[in-house]
Amino acid sequence: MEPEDYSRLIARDLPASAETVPLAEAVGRILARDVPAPAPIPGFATSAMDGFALDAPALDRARTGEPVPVAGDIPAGHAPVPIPSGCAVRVMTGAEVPDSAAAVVPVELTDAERTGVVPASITVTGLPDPVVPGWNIRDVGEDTAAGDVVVLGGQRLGAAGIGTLAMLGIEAVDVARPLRVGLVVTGDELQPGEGAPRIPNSNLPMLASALGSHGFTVLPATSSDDPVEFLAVLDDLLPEVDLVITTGGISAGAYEVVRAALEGECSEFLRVGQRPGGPQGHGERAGTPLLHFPGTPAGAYLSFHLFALPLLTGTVLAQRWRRGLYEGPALQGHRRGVSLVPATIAVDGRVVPAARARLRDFAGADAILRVPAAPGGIADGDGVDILPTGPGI
Ligand SMILES: Nc1nc2c(c(=O)[nH]1)N[C@H]1C(S)=C(S)[C@@H](COP(=O)(O)OP(=O)(O)OC[C@H]3O[C@@H](n4cnc5c(N)ncnc54)[C@H](O)[C@@H]3O)O[C@H]1N2
Ligand code: MOO
Repeated sequence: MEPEDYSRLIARDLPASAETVPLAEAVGRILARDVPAPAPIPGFATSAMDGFALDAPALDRARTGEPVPVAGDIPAGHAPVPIPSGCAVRVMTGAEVPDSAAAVVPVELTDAERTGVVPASITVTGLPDPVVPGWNIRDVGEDTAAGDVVVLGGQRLGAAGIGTLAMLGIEAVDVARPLRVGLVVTGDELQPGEGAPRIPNSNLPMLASALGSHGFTVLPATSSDDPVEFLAVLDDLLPEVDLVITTGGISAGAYEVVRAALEGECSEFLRVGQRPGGPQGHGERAGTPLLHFPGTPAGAYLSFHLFALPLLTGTVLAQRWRRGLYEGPALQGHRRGVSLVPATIAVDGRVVPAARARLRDFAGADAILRVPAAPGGIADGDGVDILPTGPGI
């Protein structure tokens, strides 16, 4: 089975619910629903230029080269003053223009100083002919009408989205509650103890960081290779989480704890046509979906990007590949499936492979390169599929 097929096989909807957060805390969160503009932008007719607002008779007068009297001054953020018929008022960019203004003439087209006191009158040269009605005036709702959907539900809120909502005076938004992921890392070799060969537990901090950096809430746990202990740890987590990921204990040995505890009951185990990370499992217990990753750290890392992240974001792997241009030695496809190779995206956009596929090689990479199975392969200059992993993830 290709990794894309496996991703499709495990795809399912995870429970969605919303919470309201202040805008200042909403960056990176997924909007729970469309947000319509509660008010128009701009909310009042606004000058788009520093200059002078003229009514229609004043514009006619200005075209003849006669001086136009200036009746007042409207800095941005100040109340508008009315325009007496045939007159101008000075306006600044962003100021509210009076109702009777026909256009704003930029200061550059007048004989006025750009700064200082308001002149008693101005003469205007270089007026366009005709002056379009409302020239240099941004009408109410010209940018956004009240009711326009300004950000879409399901979108991740970035800085421009935060700014857009702030522009509308919105101070809090409904965002998706972060999914809660239980992480059960298995292996006697990870348990504290004297005398027996132990190794540091790398999968737990690695996967907890990967999940956390994507905004998921992680409930971490470890278990020995005792199936009774494993089931107790798992069952403790289930009521608290939307998904459980386990690592280790799924291959062909004598002490495969995850397999021993769940195979035939809740989960099935199979080999996906990929290296590394071929052994995989998935299932459901008490209504909560389960993903079983291999224990090898590079396999667990790849499983996160290929299978967990699509599932958690409501996508499938096939939609997530991007195209790149390969630069490197010819890589032969492996007979047992797709090879997944750490790669760097160079400044010119070319995709450069690492020499090996250890976890430390993924640590220095920013994408996963997909090499098709034999008889396929890739060569210098080929278009290739890559999965960007995000900065440092
Ligand atoms: N007879 C066979 N043996 C194996 C096969 C096979 O097909 N036949 N497949 C190999 C492949 S490929 C993989 S991948 C692994 C998958 O093994 P498990 O998922 O059962 O994982 P474990 O045996 O528990 O651990 C594998 C390896 O990773 C180390 N490990 C586990 N957890 C952690 C952790 N949290 N932090 C750091 N290192 C960890 C563990 O010590 C083992 O060295 O099976 C192969 N065998
Ligand atoms: O699939 Mo295993 O992860 O090759 O080592």
